[in-house]
Amino acid sequence: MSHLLTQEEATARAQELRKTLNRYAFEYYVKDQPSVEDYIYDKLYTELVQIEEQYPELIMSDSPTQRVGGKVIEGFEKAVHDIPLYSLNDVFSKEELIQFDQRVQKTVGHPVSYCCELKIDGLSISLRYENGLFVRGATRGDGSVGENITENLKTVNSIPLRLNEDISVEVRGECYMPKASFVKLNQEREEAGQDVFANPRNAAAGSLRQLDTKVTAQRKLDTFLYTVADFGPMTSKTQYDALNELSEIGFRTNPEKRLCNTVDEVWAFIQEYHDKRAELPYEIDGIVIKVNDFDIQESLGFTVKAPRWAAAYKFPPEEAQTVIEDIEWTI
Ligand SMILES: NC(=O)c1cc2c(=O)c3cc(F)ccc3oc2nc1N
Repeated sequence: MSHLLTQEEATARAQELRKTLNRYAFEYYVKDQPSVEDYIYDKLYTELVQIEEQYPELIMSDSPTQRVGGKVIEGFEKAVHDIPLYSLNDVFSKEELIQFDQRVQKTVGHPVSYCCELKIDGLSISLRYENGLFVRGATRGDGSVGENITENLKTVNSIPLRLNEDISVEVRGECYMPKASFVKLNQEREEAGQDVFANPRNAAAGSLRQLDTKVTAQRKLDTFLYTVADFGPMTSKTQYDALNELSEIGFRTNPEKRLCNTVDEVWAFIQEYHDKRAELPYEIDGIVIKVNDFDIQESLGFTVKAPRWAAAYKFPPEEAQTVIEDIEWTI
């Protein structure tokens, strides 16, 4: 038990603990490269809980103790998207992909490079930060108005409560449930006689729509961020660089991205990840192809519902992955 601290000592120690614990959590949940053993984290976390119990006024919004949830809210407030969230135009064949590339080249007047990304099968989310602090998280909704699910998103460990820089930005990405968490959750629900979720996407959606944030906190959700809506001081001029910049300021981004200079290279990426799909620890339903250069994206613009500078190549529905426990045959 830490000796009783004076208000001044407690203030300084709490700030130091928040900074250290948030760094450890960033390494563990965002970089997947923990630098300390769990028991070190737990010891410091317990010390912070004790200080916050002694001095509740020291509980800050970026304190890791705020991630455990426990708020039960009546319902979700509306969240207006100043910058709309669009949907993607789907393509289902190499021919349609080539037509997309031809339309782009015809409009732009020359060949363009594409940033290709895995299409994570989760829920679109929009995250707003002011002076580095996470202030609002929302679902896509109809693209203009979503639901404010900030309290639930605070329980998702890979969403930073405070960025590595005190900047104001708005970013978008996918919140998803890893395959392993999905299987475990359904086993628990089956044992409890509850309905099981049909797929990880439904499980993630159900988990984010919980009015009891403690339930969300137990669902082991994760994120990949992929779009900068309000750039603030971010400087990237291409999608590929923006993904790296998102990672630098503290977000989890998907490493399986590729800069492709021709539609044949795009097709190779699509085939590669169609074959790798089953071994990924999360579900994908296709590949997102984006004109890499932001100035060219701007010249292409949007239709009513979707950007002209992107396409989603959709994989055929995955053959039902029957998970057959490898049966030990005792001889
Ligand atoms: N599910 C995804 O993994 C994913 C989804 C989108 C979008 O929905 C999306 C929608 C836009 F209007 C523009 C870019 C986008 O980029 C995206 N990039 C991704 N990687």
